[in-house]
Amino acid sequence: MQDLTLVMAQLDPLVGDIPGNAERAIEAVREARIEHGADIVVFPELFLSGYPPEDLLLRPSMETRLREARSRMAAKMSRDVLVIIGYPGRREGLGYNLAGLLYNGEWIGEYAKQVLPNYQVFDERRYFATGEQSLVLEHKGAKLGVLICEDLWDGAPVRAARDAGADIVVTLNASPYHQDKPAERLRLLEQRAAEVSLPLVYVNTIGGQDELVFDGGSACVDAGGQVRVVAPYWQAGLMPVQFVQENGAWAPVEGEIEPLEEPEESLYCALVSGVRDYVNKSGFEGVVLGLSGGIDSALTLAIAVDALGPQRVHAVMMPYRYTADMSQEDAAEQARVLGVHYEVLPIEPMVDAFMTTLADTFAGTERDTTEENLQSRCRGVLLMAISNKKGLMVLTTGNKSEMAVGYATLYGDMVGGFNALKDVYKTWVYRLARWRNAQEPAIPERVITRPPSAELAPGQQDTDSLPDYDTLDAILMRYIEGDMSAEAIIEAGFERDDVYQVVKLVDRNEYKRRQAPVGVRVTPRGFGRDRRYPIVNGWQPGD
Ligand SMILES: Nc1ncnc2c1ncn2[C@@H]1O[C@H](COP(=O)(O)OP(=O)(O)OC[C@H]2O[C@@H]([n+]3cccc(C(=O)O)c3)[C@H](O)[C@@H]2O)[C@@H](O)[C@H]1O
Ligand SMILES: Nc1ncnc2c1ncn2[C@@H]1O[C@H](COP(=O)(O)OP(=O)(O)OP(=O)(O)O)[C@@H](O)[C@H]1O
Ligand SMILES: NC(=O)CC[C@H](N)C(=O)O
Repeated sequence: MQDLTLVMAQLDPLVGDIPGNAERAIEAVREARIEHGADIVVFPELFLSGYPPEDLLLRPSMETRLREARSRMAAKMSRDVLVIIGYPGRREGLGYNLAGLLYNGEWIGEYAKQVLPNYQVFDERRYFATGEQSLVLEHKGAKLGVLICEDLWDGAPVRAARDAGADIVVTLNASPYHQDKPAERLRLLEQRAAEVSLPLVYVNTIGGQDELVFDGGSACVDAGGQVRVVAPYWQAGLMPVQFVQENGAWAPVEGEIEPLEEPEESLYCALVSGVRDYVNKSGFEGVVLGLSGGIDSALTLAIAVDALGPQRVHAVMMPYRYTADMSQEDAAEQARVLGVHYEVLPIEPMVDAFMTTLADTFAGTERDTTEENLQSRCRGVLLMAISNKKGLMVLTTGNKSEMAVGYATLYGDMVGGFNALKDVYKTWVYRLARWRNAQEPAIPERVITRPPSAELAPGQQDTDSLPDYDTLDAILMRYIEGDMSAEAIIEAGFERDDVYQVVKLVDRNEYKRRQAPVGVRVTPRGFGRDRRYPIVNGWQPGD
């Protein structure tokens, strides 16, 4: 009986760091050889450039850098291991998304991705031409059919690899996370493997890259569609898969199978991973945020601490005359429980100074949101000053429900570099806060149970001007993720006035979202590359 050890290198490349990624790959192959006795090591899609490299692909030296990195790999990689790794490349003036095969110091094969995704956040047709051919290569008696990510989702290239004689289908992936995606992916793998009656190896990227976050969960499914190995989610590492040849067919031996996470755990880990990688890969010492005693900043603080450790997180309470005692007590208590650096900076003198300067300009006008926004902007100025002086990045705290309806102040609570909750609906903010507290207390209970308020005016509550969050989120999910019309949402059972108020607010506030910090994308329709609406437009909502 013959056997074969394939190692799935579920690793986190740094986009653009081509020499560094090549070193990571060389080191991983060495480790896979020593620790697991690897015959084959498979890396994710576009590992050498990182995914997505975007317009770096247009830089003139991209090709040279990749060539140098691949030469170095050929010279340095363990010679008796077959390495399959993703990188971009040019052929006759066209760009391709490639998988290269390196063995015994030589590049012995190259496959070009046949199906290029161009929906949601994907924009691969901007850079790549489509490959036209399957690649099946024999190694130690096993014929490996090599595919890249969307090839698998499409299906046709999988069947073509089988028809070309593959015994095992190996796919290199950069498949970003959104809620429910891990389960969706496993179902797809089971279905595809069963369709072609071949075992399938799926190696995914891990870690955060701008708005994207990759969850890992690399896996192997047998020819009957049974899951045999699943690597951990949210953890970089090498995962071996043992294959044995029986009656002429190759079958994976059952190994470690990481169970699917609960929805809250999965989402929370995505946010932690997104914040950690954005801050660390950008080289910041830590983060600072305004801690209001409300639930959004409380959850953001817990995520920041879990991502970076309490020593790298600074929280600032900036009370004004409408800030309740309860808010100050809860903010101080949370900072104490989590062990973060905490300070109190009252904004009353700043707001008063602005109002004094503007007194003549505003003479005879009524109080309105102008005065509320000034409070928010004073806080933003303080946070940015702390950021500049201490090299800490400001985390903003607005959730998806607020970003959708423009319930945030430009150059006020919207100042900052990154937003953990940007794609998390308010109802999920509550679910996550409860889930996090159930693991280990992090957020004072009262922060979760009190009615949400911006505390920008006396006695103010969010529901004064918006439908309750259950209703608001239900309408938003239908409008944003579901692409439903206002009339269709009303037919689904919502109040006409609520629906039109919400839909109009969403449409009207595109200008704000375009100025908002980037944040972790965790739904199939985040407010980033996923949803591109014109700012100036005359569209009337309706059917
Ligand atoms: N189409 C467009 N393109 C470009 N710019 C446009 C624009 N329309 C308005 N603007 C500009 O934007 C300004 C209005 O925006 P902005 O100054 O932000 O102010 P605005 O949206 O009028 O007010 C902020 C809202 O957010 C709420 N808020 C604030 C802070 C925290 C929270 C919370 O609970 O989290 C809620 C607050 O209660 C209020 O409803 C206009 O004065 C104008 O300068
Ligand atoms: N008194 C405050 N001290 C420090 N930061 C504040 C204060 N008030 C508001 N902020 C900052 O501005 C953000 C928006 O706050 P606001 O209270 O207006 O809205 P919110 O969406 O209810 O947020 P939260 O649930 O965190 O209170 C907060 O998350 C916080 O970062
Ligand atoms: N990189 C890709 O081809 C990704 C596309 C694929 N449908 C996914 O999200 O997993």
